[in-house]
Amino acid sequence: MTDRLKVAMPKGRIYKQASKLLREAGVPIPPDVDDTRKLVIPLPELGMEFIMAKPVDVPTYVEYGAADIGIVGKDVLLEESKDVYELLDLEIARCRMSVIGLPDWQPGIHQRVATKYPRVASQYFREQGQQVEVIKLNGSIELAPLIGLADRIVDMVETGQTLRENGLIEQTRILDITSRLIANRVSYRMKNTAIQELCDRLQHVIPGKAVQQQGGSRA
Ligand SMILES: Nc1ncnc2c1ncn2[C@@H]1O[C@H](COP(=O)(O)OP(=O)(O)OP(=O)(O)O)[C@@H](O)[C@H]1O
Ligand SMILES: O=P(O)(O)OC[C@H]1O[C@H](OP(=O)(O)OP(=O)(O)O)[C@H](O)[C@@H]1O
Repeated sequence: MTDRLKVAMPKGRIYKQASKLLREAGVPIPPDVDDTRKLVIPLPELGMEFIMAKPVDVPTYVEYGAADIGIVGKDVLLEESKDVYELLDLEIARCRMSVIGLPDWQPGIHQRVATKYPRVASQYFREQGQQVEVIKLNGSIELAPLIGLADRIVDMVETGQTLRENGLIEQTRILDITSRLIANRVSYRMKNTAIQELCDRLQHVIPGKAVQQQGGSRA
């Protein structure tokens, strides 16, 4: 285990807000990191190494210890159900997970729901006592009810623009989503000083009220 803190950074829409928050917390990420195509970025001056990962894979890198800590959406954390510590709610990349359908949707006998989040969706409908067939898709989820693949979808809503442009209605908000700081269980003990220092710095700059669940919860 190197002393350097290996950080799984999500590429894509979370990166921008995560890197801004880290900079505000006094981690001066060099500007060229924002546009690089490099996947492993040593940052010896920060005592860190960034691993640029696809968001859905961040919990996997952290669970296996390929990264000590990582930043990931709560949606992915719930869906992937990995054995990691959830340290901080960073209160960034805010959106919600909702049940969505066409305005004329009627409950039928055999209901199909398309989603990127089959585990979370199945659990939700089970809890509601609704029997549905859940179909896993990987993107453009809003297509499913428009072309008859599914009656409804479970997907992320942020501005609502995608729903409006496709004539869909948000029926029920299931979960409010933000990004979280997670840690590998062994790294959390072995690199506790560095991880704790980063958490302290982040807590001072997290927008809104931070929820701290250190040293305990399974994500
Ligand atoms: N409008 C939004 N739509 C989807 N996810 C959002 C939105 N706003 C914030 N998020 C957060 O961002 C994460 C998704 O980021 P991003 O779209 O970069 O990844 P992705 O779904 O793997 O992308 P892609 O597969 O399209 O490359 C989600 O896990 C969620 O926590
Ligand atoms: O409420 P809005 O601001 O419109 O954001 C929500 C949309 O953004 C995401 O899609 P994304 O752009 O990631 O495309 P994808 O579904 O193909 O991954 C999400 O799956 C919704 O479709």
